[in-house]
Amino acid sequence: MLRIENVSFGYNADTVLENIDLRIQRREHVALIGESGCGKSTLLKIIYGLMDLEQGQIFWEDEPVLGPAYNLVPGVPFMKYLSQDFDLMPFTTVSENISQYLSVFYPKELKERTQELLEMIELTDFADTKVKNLSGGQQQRVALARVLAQKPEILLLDEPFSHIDNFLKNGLRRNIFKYLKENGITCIVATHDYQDVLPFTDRVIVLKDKNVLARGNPMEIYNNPQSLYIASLFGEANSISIDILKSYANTKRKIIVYAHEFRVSENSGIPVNVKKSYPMGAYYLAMGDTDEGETLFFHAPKELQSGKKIFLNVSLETINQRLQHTPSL
Ligand SMILES: Nc1ncnc2c1ncn2[C@@H]1O[C@H](COP(=O)(O)OP(=O)(O)OP(=O)(O)O)[C@@H](O)[C@H]1O
Repeated sequence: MLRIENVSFGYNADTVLENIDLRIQRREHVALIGESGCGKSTLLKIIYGLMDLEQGQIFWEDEPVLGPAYNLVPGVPFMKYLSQDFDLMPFTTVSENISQYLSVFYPKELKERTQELLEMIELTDFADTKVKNLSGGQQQRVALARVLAQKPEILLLDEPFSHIDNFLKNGLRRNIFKYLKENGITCIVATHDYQDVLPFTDRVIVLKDKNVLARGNPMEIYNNPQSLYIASLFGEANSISIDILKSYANTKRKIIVYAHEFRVSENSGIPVNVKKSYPMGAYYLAMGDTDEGETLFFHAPKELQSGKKIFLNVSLETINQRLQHTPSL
């Protein structure tokens, strides 16, 4: 188990993280999410032992993870950290970068493992290319293979797919997270992309204002967001008063409604004056104002002209679920 106990940290005088307590089980995959600048990368660096803590301790099983004041070479051998700058050797080949830490005393194994990882990142054809001649996304894939080659017990990933196009991203994500599970590697991934979170992680930790705002099963957090901040990390969302949703409801209590949970109707529901709609491929993301002046974001199956009057509906099932499982906003 990884134990993060009462950790506080700041750069200079500014506290970035305060009294953070986390337990992460061996083999667990955890996503760290939160707005830009909330401290996700800092927390990963702390866990890896790159920072000296003002307060608190980190343990992997019973072994303390100590900062640079205690370690000549920062970092600990059983963990690997893939930062946003990839830390590659630019003047050597893709294969050499991947196999750098593999034992040359087992050449057959070295070759097989390098080949397996090249296939996983779909760069077999680039095995002998120098890394400096690769694109940003290709370099990120090499960096991923390089940390995996070292078979860490814990892997810390900071935005690991940020430079990779959608064409490759989905397959790569499936390959990597499957590999991590099969090899029993504990993983903490800091990400802005909820598609890294929902299909692949066992637990999500939401950071805000120096603290852990929420933690739990990703789909439960998604289905029952405790605030607009949390919902917005998963997509376009609205905080809306129930008496606007259902005119017979005698309550000003607000609930979260994701944009995709609205149904557009031509004749009944909440009247909305369309302001704009953006093509998103399978749907249009539209925004419009209610008679009360609230701006709502919603999905529409077709383009809606600005100024058009439409009506929005939310199922009773969604309303009841939010009423039961989320706090009054
Ligand atoms: N080396 C540094 N020196 C001073 N302040 C820093 C340093 N690195 C980060 N910070 C500050 O610490 C805060 C947290 O930064 P961090 O990079 O951990 O956030 P993040 O959640 O990973 O952001 P993003 O999602 O944009 O990558 C930010 O306010 C940032 O400006």
